[in-house]
Amino acid sequence: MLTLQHIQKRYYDRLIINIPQLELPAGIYWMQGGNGAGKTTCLKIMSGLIPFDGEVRINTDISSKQHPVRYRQLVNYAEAEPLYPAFLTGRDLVQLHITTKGAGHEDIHALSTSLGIPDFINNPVSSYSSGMLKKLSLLLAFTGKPSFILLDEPLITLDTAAIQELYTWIHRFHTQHNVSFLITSHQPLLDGALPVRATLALSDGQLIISMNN
Ligand SMILES: Nc1ncnc2c1ncn2[C@@H]1O[C@H](COP(=O)(O)OP(=O)(O)OP(=O)(O)O)[C@@H](O)[C@H]1O
Repeated sequence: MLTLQHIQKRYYDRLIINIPQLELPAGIYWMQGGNGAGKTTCLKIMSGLIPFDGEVRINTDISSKQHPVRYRQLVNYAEAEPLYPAFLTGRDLVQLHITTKGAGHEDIHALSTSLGIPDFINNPVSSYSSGMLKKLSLLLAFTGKPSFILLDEPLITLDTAAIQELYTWIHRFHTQHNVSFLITSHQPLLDGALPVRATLALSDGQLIISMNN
C-alpha cells in the first residue's frame, strides 16, 4: 500500500501537484495526463527524490522522509528519460543495483535475457540507443525486493516485442511476488494487456481515480 497525505508541490509560486489524500492498495495502476500535467513530478514525489510538502508512506508506516533508506529499498523508480554516467557499462550499473538493493525477487538475468540486454551489457552506456537505455533502466527498476515499482513512460522507445516482454514481467512480479506498479503513459492501455486495478488521471495537479470493474 502506498499512501499520500496532504501532498503539495510547487515550482516557484506555481502549484503543480495537490493531492490531499490517496491510498493505493496492492495492484497495477495506469496514470495518464497531458504534457506538463505533473506525472513525472508525481512519480518523483512518490519515489522520494524531490522535496515536497506532505507525507508519502509505503506499507503503512515507512515514510519517504523519516525512513529514506528503507523506503527506497521498497519503492523502485525508472525515469522516463534515464541518464547515467557515460563511461559506465550496463553490467556496472546492474552490479551496483544488485549490490545496493540486495538479492531480488527473481534472478534478474532472466529478465535481462528476455529483453536482449546481454547483447550490449558490456558496452558503455554512451554507445546505447534510446531503446537500449530504456531497457536497461527498466531492468534496474526490477532489482532488489520492491513492494512498488514506479515506471515513468516505460513504453516510449521500446519495440513491440520488448513491450510484450515488459508486460509479461509486470504481470509475473505482480502475481508471484505481490509487487505493485504505477505506470505513466500517454497511451491508453490496450484491452487485456495488464490487469489494471485503477486508472489515475492527472489534471490541474489533482488526481481522479477510475476503478476498473
Ligand atoms: N525542475 C523544475 N523546475 C520548474 N518547473 C518544473 C520543473 N520540473 C517540472 N516543472 C514543471 O512542472 C509541470 C509538470 O511537469 P512534469 O514533468 O511533471 O509533467 P509531465 O506530466 O510528466 O509532462 P510530460 O507528459 O510532458 O512528460 C510543468 O509545468 C513543468 O514545466
